[in-house]
Amino acid sequence: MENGEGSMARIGLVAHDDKKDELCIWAEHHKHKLGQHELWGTGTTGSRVMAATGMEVTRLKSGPLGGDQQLGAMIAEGKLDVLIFFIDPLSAQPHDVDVKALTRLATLYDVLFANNKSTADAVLAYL
Ligand SMILES: O=C(CO)COP(=O)(O)O
Repeated sequence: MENGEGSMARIGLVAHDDKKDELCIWAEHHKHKLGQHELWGTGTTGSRVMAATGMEVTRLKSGPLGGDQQLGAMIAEGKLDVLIFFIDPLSAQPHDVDVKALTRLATLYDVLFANNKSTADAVLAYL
């Protein structure tokens, strides 16, 4: 996406279980900036971020139940500008194929894609 200098971005928020606390702390820290954008999330991540920050997040299905694929479909349809996905590199995921599909589409469609906190900081600073 182009750096719109104030234009609203559609941001997907996702975190694996051991990374959800980290994402909630990050989202709370960046609440002012994040709140200027349209937020989407997989089911559990979305609930956690809403509870932690009070911001509205449109929730899709839980990741293992298809939420990652829903975000991937949004990317393929040009409906998501940014993916913030705190991936847990130390745990096996039962839906690893879905995770791969989502990260593959984020790469293919050249969306802004952060999979850790430092990159998420940089992406948000760019918006
Ligand atoms: O599993 C996920 C990403 O792969 C996230 O899904 P939840 O937010 O529903 O836990």
